[in-house]
Amino acid sequence: MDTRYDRQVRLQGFGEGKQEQLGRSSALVVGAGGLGVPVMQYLVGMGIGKLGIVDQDTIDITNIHRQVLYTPADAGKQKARVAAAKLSAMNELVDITVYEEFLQPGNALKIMADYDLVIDCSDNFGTRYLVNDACVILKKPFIYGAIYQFEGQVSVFNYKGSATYRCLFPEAPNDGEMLNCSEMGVLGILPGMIGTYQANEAVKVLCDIGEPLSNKILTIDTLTNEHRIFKFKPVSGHHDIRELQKDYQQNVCIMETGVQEMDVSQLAEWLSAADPLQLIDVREPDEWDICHLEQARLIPMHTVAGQIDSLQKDIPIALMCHHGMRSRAVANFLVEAGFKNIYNVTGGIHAWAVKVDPNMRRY
Ligand SMILES: Nc1ncnc2c1ncn2[C@@H]1O[C@H](COP(=O)(O)OP(=O)(O)OP(=O)(O)O)[C@@H](O)[C@H]1O
Repeated sequence: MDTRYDRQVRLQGFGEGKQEQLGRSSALVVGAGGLGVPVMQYLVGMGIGKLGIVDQDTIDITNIHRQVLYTPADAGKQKARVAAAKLSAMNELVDITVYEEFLQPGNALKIMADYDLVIDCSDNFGTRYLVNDACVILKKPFIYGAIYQFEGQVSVFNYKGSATYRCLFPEAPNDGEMLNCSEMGVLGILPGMIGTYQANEAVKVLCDIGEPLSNKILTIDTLTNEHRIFKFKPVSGHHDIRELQKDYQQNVCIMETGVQEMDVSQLAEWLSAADPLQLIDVREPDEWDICHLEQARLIPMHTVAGQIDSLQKDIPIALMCHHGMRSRAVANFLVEAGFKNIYNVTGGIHAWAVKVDPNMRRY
């Protein structure tokens, strides 16, 4: 056996047998961001046999404080591809497959079918419900992790018939409750901790050691260092899923829905050419007061539905917010409402201040 695993193999309760078991196993990581980075690094370092990475996002300079696999030189590049290259350099024995797409109902079952378990490292509820339902259909364990402000949660769902994500959280919250790192902020260390716990649960399940967090959820408060475990039970009916929903309201840009990405230099060209464009800023008025583009019109995200009739269907619409997440959700909403030619301004007004107008105030 390769000596790189020596310190693991000499561990009583793990040994060569478990190392070989890990080498025969596989995991799919959904999201190569804050949680995904430590998950991928540890699984590859430890010698998992096969790793799949699903993500269509690109690296933003604001990701790097917590997504510590990436450097400023990687900004703008595809996360999954950059991650795979760096991870292969770390351990060339691992078979790594990259899916440069977002997991969505149309591709989930096909992609997930090839792996022993799925680790959700995404940042939105829709994707978690999709991963849950697909894991139930395919009878695969789902390693869950989530962060909120200074707190994180970890659990293992659907493992040997254990409770599913829907047994704990039957309903997705409303869109307005879906806040992510770009809106809430996050200290770099928290996803590192929670992702490391997820990797630990994955190894326990794959190697059949210890007690995975099934029918239990671990919560960690990083300010007080309190670790709590809550127990819960499977709820009847939640293992009976036979097919995926058509739409999981994923708070990501799904290209097939017709939302197109526009980066800030494309937006600058469009504006200087004075081609017709409705540029809508979906931030809040206090954010608008800090900085905005003269050509933009303010329609805060929660008021878009009420003002939809004021948008013209025959003129392209570009949506922007602070970093590009809220505007993606609005873009998806407008496409659902029948609008064509919808663009999301990638990286939002922050990217504009960094790349186009360095004199613009940032926050
Ligand atoms: N359905 C999905 N399929 C694959 N990857 C997903 C999906 N939904 C979200 N992701 C990815 O999960 C990752 C989550 O990372 P993280 O929570 O650190 O936030 P981020 O999107 O990188 O940054 P920020 O929220 O600051 O803009 C992102 O890379 C995102 O693209």
